Amino acid sequence: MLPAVGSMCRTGRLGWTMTMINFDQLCKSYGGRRVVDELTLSVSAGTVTGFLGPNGAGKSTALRILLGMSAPDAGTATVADRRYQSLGSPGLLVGALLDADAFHPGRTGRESLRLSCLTMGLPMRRVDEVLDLVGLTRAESRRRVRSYSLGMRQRLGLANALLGDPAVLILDEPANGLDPQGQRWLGELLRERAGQGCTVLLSSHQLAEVERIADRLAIIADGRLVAHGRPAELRASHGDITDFYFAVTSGLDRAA
Ligand SMILES: Nc1ncnc2c1ncn2[C@@H]1O[C@H](COP(=O)(O)OP(=O)(O)OP(=O)(O)O)[C@@H](O)[C@H]1O
Repeated sequence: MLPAVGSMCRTGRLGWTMTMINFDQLCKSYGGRRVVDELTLSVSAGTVTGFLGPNGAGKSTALRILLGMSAPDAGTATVADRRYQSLGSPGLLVGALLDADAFHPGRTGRESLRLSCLTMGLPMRRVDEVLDLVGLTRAESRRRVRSYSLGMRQRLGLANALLGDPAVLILDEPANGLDPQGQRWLGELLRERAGQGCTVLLSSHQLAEVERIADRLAIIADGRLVAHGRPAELRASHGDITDFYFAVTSGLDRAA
């Protein structure tokens, strides 16, 4: 694991903590419509943050900007205090899974991972190590991606994100297509990574599972942060989190 770098910030009862991911007044519009609207959010090192919100709330757009795949209109999105494009070896610091369909369907899972190893200058032994981590067998890794189920493609995407043993994981709906056992397994994997110091930001629609594993929940609707806090604090202040989620997002969701 790479040493964590980032900025110190003051957090209520916790005192000082290290910020690894930071969105500051982030704005993005498409066709004159604000889809990310002054989003400000800090994610502390070694924590799991669930990024929740209805379809079209702006989660993927914010994550894409964070990963340098889209430019903001205003504001900043940084990892370890730097824009993704200016990180020295971004693939080694940040592992990302944005789209389970990003792999070439004609390649095998193993070939896809080997290609990523080559691109990042990693030893080929990492391929088998991450396959073991995500529960894909050697035989499955030799099948073409076009024959994979969605759950298998998600596991392959996660394997790819883990290749560089990154200090930060950014995952866009990684639980989609995973069965309940798979979702439980994913949660445990992410908790374990966070326990080792990894910072995890994951978007999801699996409210109960994310509530179970996340240190913090950030809820956005209509491009704006509408709630942020520890699950226990949100429950103490607002009661059942699913009911609270519906209350803060109802009427605000836009068509995706
Ligand atoms: N490249 C684009 N061009 C035009 N509109 C876009 C583009 N990307 C996203 N949008 C729009 O921005 C809004 C936010 O989309 P985004 O994918 O960020 O939402 P999301 O919260 O990730 O939703 P979901 O949960 O459905 O994945 C949507 O209305 C979407 O149609």
